[in-house]
Amino acid sequence: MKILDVEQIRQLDKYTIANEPIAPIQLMERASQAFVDWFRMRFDALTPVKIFCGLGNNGGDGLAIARLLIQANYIVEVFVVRHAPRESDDFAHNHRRLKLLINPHYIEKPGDMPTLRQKDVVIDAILGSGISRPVEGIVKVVVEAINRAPAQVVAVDIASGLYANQPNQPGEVAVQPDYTVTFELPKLALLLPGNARWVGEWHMVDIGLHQRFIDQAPTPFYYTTDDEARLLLRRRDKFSHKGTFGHALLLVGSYGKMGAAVLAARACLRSGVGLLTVQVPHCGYEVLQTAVPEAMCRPDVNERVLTGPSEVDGPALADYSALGLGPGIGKAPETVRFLREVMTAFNRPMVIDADALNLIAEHRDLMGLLPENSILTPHPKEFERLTQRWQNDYDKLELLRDFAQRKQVIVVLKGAYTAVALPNGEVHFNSTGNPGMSTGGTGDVLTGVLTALLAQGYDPIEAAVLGVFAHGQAGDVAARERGQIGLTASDVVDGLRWD
Ligand SMILES: NC(=O)C1=CN([C@@H]2O[C@H](COP(=O)(O)OP(=O)(O)OC[C@H]3O[C@@H](n4cnc5c(N)ncnc54)[C@H](O)[C@@H]3O)[C@@H](O)[C@H]2O)[C@H](O)CC1
Ligand SMILES: [K+]
Repeated sequence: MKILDVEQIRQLDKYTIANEPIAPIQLMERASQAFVDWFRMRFDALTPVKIFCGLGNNGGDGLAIARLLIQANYIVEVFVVRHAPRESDDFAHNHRRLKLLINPHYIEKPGDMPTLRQKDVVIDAILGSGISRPVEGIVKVVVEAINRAPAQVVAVDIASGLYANQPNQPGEVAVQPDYTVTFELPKLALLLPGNARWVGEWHMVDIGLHQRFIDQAPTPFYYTTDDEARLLLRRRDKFSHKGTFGHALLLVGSYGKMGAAVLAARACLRSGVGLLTVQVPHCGYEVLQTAVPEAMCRPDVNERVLTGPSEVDGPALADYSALGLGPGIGKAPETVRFLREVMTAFNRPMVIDADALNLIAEHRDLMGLLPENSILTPHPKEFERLTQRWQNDYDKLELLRDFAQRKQVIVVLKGAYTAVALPNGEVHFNSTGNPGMSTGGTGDVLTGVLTALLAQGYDPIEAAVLGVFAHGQAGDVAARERGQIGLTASDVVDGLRWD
């Protein structure tokens, strides 16, 4: 699903009005009805509702929502924040209609702000995607009062004061909602970690904007939906055999970090690889053979770290279908040498994680050996080591896009809404996963998943988008069974489902 910027959303609005065709006021009605449908599922008619409206179209939505909720027997009070001399046409229209039902209150000075109680639910329709400057004056007073209040808050489209696709400056104020109900498409701001308190839990509601415009609109930003991920998944042929699904090699683990090897290996097997060989330092041999009997093991001649040679024969490096390296390998000089050998010998896309990323950051010559379309899976700190410190989330996104394009690799920047940056400049934000996954070992699981998909012959871009989605979904399955707090990386492995 595409993520469009504010200007594109404005154009999309116009296009829908001209080509559906539909009157602007009807489009506002449809958006408001969609909001109300969501609201009624969440809050019953006994909930005292206080709606704060600005004078633009977001405020117009608020007025229409008020009317629709009153018609559904909710007890609604409306507060119009008079922040500008002019009101939009559709605001004015809905204002007239609402006044036939109730008398709105008007807020012009701080003393006009009502007291909000815990049982109230505030609907924030002061400013939407149309903001063009920081919140000040009476709007700021109202926003700050809403944020101080014990009431629950639901933002219409986007929290008032939050920019949809550009950074807010430090010190700027915006509503801190419990929920954001956004229209039609996700906005970039909703997906960025620094905005969490201005977003809350967000939901998307369909308001029937014109698909033809969306299909044609250029954007580098996408949000991976369930349906899109499902389309990437390949079905298994009845006559397939283990050779069909590739032979993966994982280079993982070191003394004290053999768990990373086990987790990556188990995840790889649970993600459909045909055959798996795991090369671990010698001390990991029994661990691996015991914990993961399905995998073949190549113990390194070195007791504690990976160095390359093994007493156990296996295919030449270049003959494996896919390689995954990094989890738990440490940063020993012998391992750096081995990494250099591996990256020289194997010139197809590989999965690179954890210490392998740190080693690349420390030994810049390794960067030049990255095979095109390799998948790098840094968390933010690892990404910073590969690049530089950033000012804000938007700055970070540009660094991410630039890195993926310059190095012609796929970068999976892990976090909430993991961002998958592609060599063509696109960024695909993931929609699955939960905070329970912020625990040791879940990254190792992802390496196993991605390596398995590459081994099965998935295109690296599809492997990255699908693998990240499936990994998050596995975390969601695990969280449903165990809750988020007690969730472990092993639970994520067990949560993997591919149907
Ligand atoms: N396509 C859709 O998703 C639809 C969205 N709708 C709703 O319309 C708003 C956007 O409305 P718009 O009139 O463009 O802007 P706002 O209501 O957000 O802002 C109004 C107005 O306020 C002025 N302004 C800008 N910044 C500030 C500020 N910091 N303080 C005070 N005033 C400010 C400026 O003149 C703005 O134009 C969208 O979010 C949806 O809620 C439609 O209802 C249906 C289709
Ligand atoms: K709003």
